[in-house]
Amino acid sequence: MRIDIVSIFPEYLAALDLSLVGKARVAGLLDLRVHDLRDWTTDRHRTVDDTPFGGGAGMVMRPDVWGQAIDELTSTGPAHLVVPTPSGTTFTQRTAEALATEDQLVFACGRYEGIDARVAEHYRAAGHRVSEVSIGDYVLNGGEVASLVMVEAVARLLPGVIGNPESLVEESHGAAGLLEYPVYTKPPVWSGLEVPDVLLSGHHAKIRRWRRDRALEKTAARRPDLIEALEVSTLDKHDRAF
Ligand SMILES: Nc1ccc2ncsc2c1
Repeated sequence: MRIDIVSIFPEYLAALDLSLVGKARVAGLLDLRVHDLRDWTTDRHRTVDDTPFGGGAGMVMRPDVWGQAIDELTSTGPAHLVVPTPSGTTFTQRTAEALATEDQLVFACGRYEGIDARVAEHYRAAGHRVSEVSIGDYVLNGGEVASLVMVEAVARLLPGVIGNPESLVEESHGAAGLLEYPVYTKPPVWSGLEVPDVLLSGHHAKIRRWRRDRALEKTAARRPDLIEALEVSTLDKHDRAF
């Protein structure tokens, strides 16, 4: 997969040189390129914004500069344009799973009051998939942090990036559709608190059952909406009695 991220603060994306995503890039599992939007400006001040039509506070990012950038970056084949925005649809694990199937993603990081609406409109009309996506209901200064979140969520789903793909199933919001069970490691007693006996029993069936019960319990308590969304077919008779 190729991922392009365009921003006026490309250094904000330096975290993608590190850890899991950084290793995937070095291993050739992910072709990730970060770009400075100002590289597509033509004036001496490298201007990327202007005042909003209709008035109002702040500045809007110009469609012509974005158009030059996105045209160049999508010139080699079908690309999915992802526009992080607080007014977008909510990003979930399902979104990450869908994006992870694409050949190329182009993240357009907006700043100021956002990107001229004609950019998304133009690329939809040109036949590109365009997703305007929010990572949540709070205030950020731009799309860079959201792009970091989404790129990490997508990259870890790519083949070979996570050492043990089985772990993707039991993570919160993973394939099991539940929040993850509590985890423990050495020492067996810490701060007067003991590890649940079942985890020391070596009885793998009981351990699996205990973990499933704790995941159901935590999900029911914190995210009843996820319980509602569970496919009944994925529940066994013990779950139903739970
Ligand atoms: N303020 C804000 C909130 C959510 C969000 N998601 C993607 S960009 C963005 C910006």
